[in-house]
Amino acid sequence: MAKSTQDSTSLPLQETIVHNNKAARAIELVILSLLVSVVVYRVVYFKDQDQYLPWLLAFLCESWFTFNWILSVCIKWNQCTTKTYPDRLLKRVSDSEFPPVDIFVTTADPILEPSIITMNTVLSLLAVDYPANKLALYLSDDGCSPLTFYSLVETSEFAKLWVPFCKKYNVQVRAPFRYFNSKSMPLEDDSLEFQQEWKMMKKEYGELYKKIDVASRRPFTCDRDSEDFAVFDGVHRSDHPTIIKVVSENKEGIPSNLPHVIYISREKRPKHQHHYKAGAMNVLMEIRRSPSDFSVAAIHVASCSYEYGTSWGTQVGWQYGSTTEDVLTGLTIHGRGWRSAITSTDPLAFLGFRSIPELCYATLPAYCIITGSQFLPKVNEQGFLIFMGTVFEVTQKEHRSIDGDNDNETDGRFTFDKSPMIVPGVVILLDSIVHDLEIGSFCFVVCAPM
Ligand SMILES: O=c1ccn([C@@H]2O[C@H](COP(=O)(O)OP(=O)(O)O[C@H]3O[C@H](CO)[C@@H](O)[C@H](O)[C@H]3O)[C@@H](O)[C@H]2O)c(=O)[nH]1
Repeated sequence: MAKSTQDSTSLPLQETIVHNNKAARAIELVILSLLVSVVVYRVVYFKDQDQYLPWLLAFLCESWFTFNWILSVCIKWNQCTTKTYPDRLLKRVSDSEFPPVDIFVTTADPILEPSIITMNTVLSLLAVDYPANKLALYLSDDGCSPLTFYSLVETSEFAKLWVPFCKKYNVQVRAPFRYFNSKSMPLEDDSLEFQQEWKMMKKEYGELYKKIDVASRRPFTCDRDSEDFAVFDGVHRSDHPTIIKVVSENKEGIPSNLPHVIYISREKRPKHQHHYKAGAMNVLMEIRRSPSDFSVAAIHVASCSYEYGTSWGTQVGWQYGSTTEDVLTGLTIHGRGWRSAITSTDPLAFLGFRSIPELCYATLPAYCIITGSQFLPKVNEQGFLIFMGTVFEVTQKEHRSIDGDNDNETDGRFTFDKSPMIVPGVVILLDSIVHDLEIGSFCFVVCAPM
């Protein structure tokens, strides 16, 4: 007994597994040296050109590709995954020692981000394996939509059944739309009790789905008799006061009940910057630190003028001034010395924007045909070998479908999709091949829409 106690306290809670990626590193360095050679070639032969424009454009595009490749190599250089052991943690600490955790969910438009998907996110988070009295879920609605609020109210009713069900049967896939797909039918040897509860839960989820679906199909009419919905009457999504509603409260602090569920739509006025998701996240971060008189303090924090003259968005919280605020915030955090623990994500993370230089590069052969100029070396010229080994790709990444039926092996790969946007790219490609065959040089330029 004593041995097992000692074991459970001395074993690590996490392990970092470093991957041996020497072969991949070697390939990446070879590609990098080819790209550098291309850029050097451009500089060396610049003065020999009759027309400078295509050469200059090619130089700029290729410099950009090289820079991108350097970033990509840096990101992938040290690859590791972190394996965690939550079961060991549970042997060391009691429920009462778990820290409070606040969960933020953002949404800005119930049409572009369908409410049922947002609500599945909410449900999966409410059912996480964590003491419910230590959890609070905040839904930030930048669309100030009564439909989102209505969906949240209905969802927290359904959650009263869904969360205990997940905990009782240790359900790992906690978003109902994924759980109730055809693959997860109860097995014959599952207990009768489980089979009955499963069917009941599926029926209840079907009803929730129908309610949200019906409400999304018509303009939402605010019920003037209901105090909860009356506040949405006449609001405009970019001009409205703060709306905060406590949808569900675990007043007794019972670990098996539902966590707190809070709806927030921060004040928006046309003359005030709201900083999109970064602004929403900063309001959420401030609100959760509000003193006990929640609603009054929270309404003050969520007002337009609250952060004027403060360090929010510059020194503190999510960084303002970028359309990819999470990237900027992540870089700022890294700049202060923090390091990410998990480097390989599943599916693979999106690594950056590069479409404009690639499309420009793909258009260069056509431009050269029209103007009778040249930007690639001929077969008998020295630079030809460099271009033979360089492959450019401009394609969309495969991603998993909503029901998870995709073959995992294709995740993250670059493939052609069904979009008609592929047509200009393919025309440019064919044009390039014909042109290059004619003049005796050849370069693989594979292009498709981002
Ligand atoms: O005023 C806003 C605008 C957006 N959002 C939310 O922010 C998220 C991202 O939306 P958007 O800014 O439209 O960017 P997307 O192109 O949809 O998302 C990609 O780009 C974002 C910015 O880098 C990342 O946060 C996302 O993870 C990434 O998928 C969504 O949850 C929105 O609901 C808000 O809360 N308020």
